[in-house]
Amino acid sequence: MALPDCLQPKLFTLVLVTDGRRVLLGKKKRGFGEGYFNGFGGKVEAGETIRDAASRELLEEAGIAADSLTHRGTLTFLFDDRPQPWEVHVFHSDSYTGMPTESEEMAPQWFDYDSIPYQQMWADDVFWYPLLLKGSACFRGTFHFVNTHTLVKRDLSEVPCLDGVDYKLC
Ligand SMILES: CNc1ncnc2c1ncn2[C@@H]1O[C@H](COP(=O)(O)OP(=O)(O)OP(=O)(O)O)[C@@H](O)[C@H]1O
Repeated sequence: MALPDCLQPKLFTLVLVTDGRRVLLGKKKRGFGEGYFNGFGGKVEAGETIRDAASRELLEEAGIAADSLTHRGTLTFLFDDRPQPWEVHVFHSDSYTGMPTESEEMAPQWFDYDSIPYQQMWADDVFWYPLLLKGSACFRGTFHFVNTHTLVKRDLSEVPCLDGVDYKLC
């Protein structure tokens, strides 16, 4: 696919909620990644900050409000069949208010850390989830996909955390 001269990555959020031994995932009921288990998130909308977008998507998709969101990672996804790179900002929350509730987009379910259904998830997840779940490390990764779903190249490293990172989509 021919690339334009200049392009901006498309901004997304992804929130993982944990309770100390389990992580809350949702089975995507429609749209991109349908059938996969994933954290909760979506596109950052014009005028909102990535942190606001993360909170909004968590409430819309899982029915809960994060008490605090820690920015833990930045992932870039490159697809041979999509024109734009995706930049996904990953947040963690270990405390929330409300009851996880099924939405039109996601069906929430808790998984023990040692029973995460990686076979039914995006192929990058198995590499970076352990970094998020094992402690407080922050990470930066780039993952190349062909035919949307096949992971062919990856690069992942721990980086200093950007405490309080937040910016707005122009
Ligand atoms: C390729 N490897 C990947 N690995 C892990 N997670 C991935 C991912 N690729 C996309 N994601 C996440 O999937 C959600 C899609 O969001 P998506 O449903 O398209 O957005 P949004 O809710 O705004 O869409 P609607 O237009 O309302 O349907 C969003 O959290 C995004 O971070």
